[in-house]
Amino acid sequence: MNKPAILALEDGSVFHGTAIGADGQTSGEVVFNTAMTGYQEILTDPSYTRQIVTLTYPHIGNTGVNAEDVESGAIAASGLVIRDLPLLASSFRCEQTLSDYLKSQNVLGIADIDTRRLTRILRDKGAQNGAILAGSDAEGDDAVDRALAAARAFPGLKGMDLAKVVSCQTPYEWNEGEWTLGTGYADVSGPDGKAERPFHVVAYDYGTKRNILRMLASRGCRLTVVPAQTPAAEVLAMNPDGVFLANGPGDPEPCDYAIKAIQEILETTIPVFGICLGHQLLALASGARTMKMGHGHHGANHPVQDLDTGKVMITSQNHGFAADEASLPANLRATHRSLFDGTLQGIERTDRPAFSFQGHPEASPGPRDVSPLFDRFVTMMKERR
Ligand SMILES: NC(=O)CC[C@H](N)C(=O)O
Repeated sequence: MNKPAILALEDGSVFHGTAIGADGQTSGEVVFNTAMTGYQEILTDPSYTRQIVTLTYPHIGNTGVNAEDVESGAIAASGLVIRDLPLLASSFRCEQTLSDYLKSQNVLGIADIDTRRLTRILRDKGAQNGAILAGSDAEGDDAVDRALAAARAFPGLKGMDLAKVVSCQTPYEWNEGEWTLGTGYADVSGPDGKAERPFHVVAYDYGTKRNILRMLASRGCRLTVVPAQTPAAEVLAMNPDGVFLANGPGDPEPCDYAIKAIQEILETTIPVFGICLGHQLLALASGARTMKMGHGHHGANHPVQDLDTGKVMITSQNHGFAADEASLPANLRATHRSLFDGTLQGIERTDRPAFSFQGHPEASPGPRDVSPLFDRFVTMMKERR
């Protein structure tokens, strides 16, 4: 039997639908993602912590879920909002239905929602704080009032430091390379890991997606992943060939520990590469400002221009904050811009081997047009030797 669910937004909008995940209540910032595939990667992307995601593609769950397509150990999003959950999940890799997956991880989901209407609200008014009530929580005359109160009680992501919350607690090595059909993920630990992977990269984990680590590992990097609050001195003592700054949830501005550590690392000549939150933190550490966007960028179809070559790439995106191009100091150069809204998408230091990208070159899900940035980082490490 279908169980009821309610989605409420801080602006007063209320949507009635069907519960497809766990029962109970959840709140977060509601954002829309325009990717047509990759719901499992999106749900497990730690950057979605404290966000409720609605997918604009109408049929979600068709291929079920499997143990491989995860970007972290568990679902990170606070909830899922979709139009239509198909009755049948089918794929040669399907191990579980989306609905069972949500329930098994105690995550709320709501289906049968007019996601076009919802997305238009988010597009016009900006990301909204919201809440989902599901199952018996969504029953009773006061259910709508309770949903609205829960939506309005969410404090919003501005000023929220979540990188240190989702980061790993202790350092670890990463030995998994990219996925291929038939063999799955490559084990790159190898008989002689050092010869095959000549570059030691220390990756700051602000909420990293696994595919970033896999793409670095497949390009000859031995990876040590360290907690977000690891002091620069500890990282430098590991004698890395390069330092990577990961993606992650929340507002970059309150991450003072990360900004300080990056500034200390930038005093050396070690190559630095940042993605998404890592990009925003590199900007802040270099003296630029960041700001909260309206509805942000979440999808796998975003055109971004390389300002040096004029080339346009279709990219994967997931961010609600951005580095402000108008605030770039003299030693920071804009390298990429969004063709959707003109916002800054890439920067590089003119005085250091350091650069970063706002979107997701690791895709997962999405196109791989920007994957040459991983090769650029490896080239920088090679040149420094
Ligand atoms: N994917 C990310 O790293 C997101 C960065 C940051 N939390 C933002 O929303 O802009």
